[in-house]
Amino acid sequence: MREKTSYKPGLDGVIASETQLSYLDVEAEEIVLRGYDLIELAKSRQYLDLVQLLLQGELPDQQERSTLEQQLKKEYDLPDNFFALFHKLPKQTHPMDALRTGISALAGYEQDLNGRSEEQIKQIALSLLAKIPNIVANSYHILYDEKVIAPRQELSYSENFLHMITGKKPTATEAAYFDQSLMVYSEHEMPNSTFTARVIASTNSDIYGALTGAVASLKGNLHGGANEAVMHMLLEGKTTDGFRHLLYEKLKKKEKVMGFGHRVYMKKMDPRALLMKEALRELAAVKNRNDLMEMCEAGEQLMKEEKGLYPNLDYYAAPVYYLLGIPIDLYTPIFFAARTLGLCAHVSEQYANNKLFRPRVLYTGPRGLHP
Ligand SMILES: CC(=O)SCCNC(=O)CCNC(=O)[C@H](O)C(C)(C)COP(=O)(O)OP(=O)(O)OC[C@H]1O[C@@H](n2cnc3c(N)ncnc32)[C@H](O)[C@@H]1OP(=O)(O)O
Ligand SMILES: O=C([O-])CC(=O)C(=O)O
Repeated sequence: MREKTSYKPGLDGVIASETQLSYLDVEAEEIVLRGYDLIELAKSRQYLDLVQLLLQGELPDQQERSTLEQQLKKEYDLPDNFFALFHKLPKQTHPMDALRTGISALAGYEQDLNGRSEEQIKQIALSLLAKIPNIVANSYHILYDEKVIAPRQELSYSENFLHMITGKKPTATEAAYFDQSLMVYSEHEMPNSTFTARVIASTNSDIYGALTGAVASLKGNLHGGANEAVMHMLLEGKTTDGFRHLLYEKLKKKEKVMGFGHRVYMKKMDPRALLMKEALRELAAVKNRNDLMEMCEAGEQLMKEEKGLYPNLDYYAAPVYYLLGIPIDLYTPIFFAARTLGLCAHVSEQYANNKLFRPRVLYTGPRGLHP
């Protein structure tokens, strides 16, 4: 009986870990990142500032940010002949699976695979933050028989990431919203992928393995995969009326509507979605796509009225990426690239204060059988 009362399906509401990295304070409507409000940071800072904050503990000044950027730029290149790996993959491979393969393969090149100190993990984290955008963009280009786009040293970190994806130098507005999207995707307490990474790290396995597992977790459409699903839904709907009709049909069939609901914020709007909604409003105006904004708002309204459900980050990040000219198959890999930051910080924290994850079960099978 005691076991029954302590069992929470999906570990709903269960505290899995102590952390100094982040906390979702639903009452205060604040995503706390090392004491700062993520939304305030995303409005006033840059992704690289969050890198320093999460890996080092403090926000950088301009000089420190520029030193960090130089460090990352030195690590952009992948090992020789690394892209051969992606040429060998079947063409229908999803970019998330290519990314998973790529991160796993990087372990073989690591000189310090057994390093578990904070400093060693920070160095690997910086290398991953430098290389993962290259893997994301170029594994996609290879799978689609397009030319590889080399990193450009003269562009900022996020301008370069977006350039490697689209092949075009982004405008200042495009680069700013892309950077903001990386910030809001960077860290979010204990989602399934972070839990996965910490569970793997807790066996004292290496960080590449922990992140490889996290890619698989993030791919699912109940988690990161929802951003791609949202865009497919918007395109299928075509118009505001078409989109409304599509959502009604899904609800009638008791299907889940991607981009809505959240384990933690279920009855409130995800604060990150609100920020991406504003980004969409501005990008839609610049790109003459107010129709897309209208469709999204109509969907938001309908889901609130019909189900009392609110958008999560993926709902508004998807159309933002669409207007930035990003191929839909890359939305979840980009989410992962941004989340590499939070994941590395969590893995480091796990190593620093490790306890093997090994929960128990509520056994509901038979007993007393004999062969
Ligand atoms: C950045 C991110 O990763 S955010 C998450 C992205 N994922 C999505 O957008 C997928 C769609 N959303 C969902 O599936 C869910 O809201 C989740 C997985 C995010 C959270 O799920 P849980 O906390 O496990 O809640 P659960 O799925 O049990 O939902 C509770 C109730 O709300 C309903 N519900 C929740 N989300 C949705 C949705 N998107 N569409 C329709 N109904 C929904 C469920 O059907 C369920 O109803 P019931 O009690 O009548 O059966
Ligand atoms: O917190 C979660 O469960 C999912 C999520 O929004 C994220 O990982 O950003």
